[in-house]
Amino acid sequence: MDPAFHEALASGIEALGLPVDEAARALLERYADRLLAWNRKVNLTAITAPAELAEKHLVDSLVLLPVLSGARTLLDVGSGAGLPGMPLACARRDLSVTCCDGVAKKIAFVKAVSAELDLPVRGVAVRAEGDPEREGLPRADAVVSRALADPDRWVPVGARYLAEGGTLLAMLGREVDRAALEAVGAAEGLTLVGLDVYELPISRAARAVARWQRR
Ligand SMILES: C[S@@+](CC[C@H](N)C(=O)[O-])C[C@H]1O[C@@H](n2cnc3c(N)ncnc32)[C@H](O)[C@@H]1O
Repeated sequence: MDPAFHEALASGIEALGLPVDEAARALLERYADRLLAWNRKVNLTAITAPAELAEKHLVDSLVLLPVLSGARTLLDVGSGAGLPGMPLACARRDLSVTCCDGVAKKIAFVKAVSAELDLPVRGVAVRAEGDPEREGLPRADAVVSRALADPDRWVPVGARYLAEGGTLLAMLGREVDRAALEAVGAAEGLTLVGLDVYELPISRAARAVARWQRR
């Protein structure tokens, strides 16, 4: 992999103080390598420059590590190429991750690379509409979407997959209004327990992570 990939990954991890060991970094590099290789045949990502991929896909996914410290199961809805679920599984091999997406070829990538890297990730090719039993999706300690839908559409769907005491997360690429996030949560019996607004360390791209829990 390009040295710029390693520099961007290392500086992003360091700048954000993320708990990512050497074994995880090796897995992240292999995941990125497979993502770029598959992307030549299957459209998985528009980001193909190694350093940008390290920051905008890997570091941006790993940002969730601190808030997932107590979780044992994660459901990633609309995961595409496994983002954020697969980078998180590289760093947390004790986390049981389910990635779901409505596009079968994206889940084919998730399944193949999880098997190749021996990651604790299951891929399910289904559209999540909020009926866990019909869709064969688990309820999870943490349910996340990244770049899937506006919170007013995501929260009612994602809330149905929460295990008792679980946390619903939305990874958003733009500024968000706290009052609106509180209101969409309240309509589903959820309380907004966190809104982390930050910049990615190299590009300075704005990001936000909203977290809700059941009242
Ligand atoms: C913009 S992409 C984001 C992919 C990935 N989360 C990321 O951050 O790169 C949105 C993905 O959500 C999937 N998707 C949209 N609606 C969905 C639904 N209801 N259930 C499952 N997947 C869905 C699409 O197929 C697409 O792969």
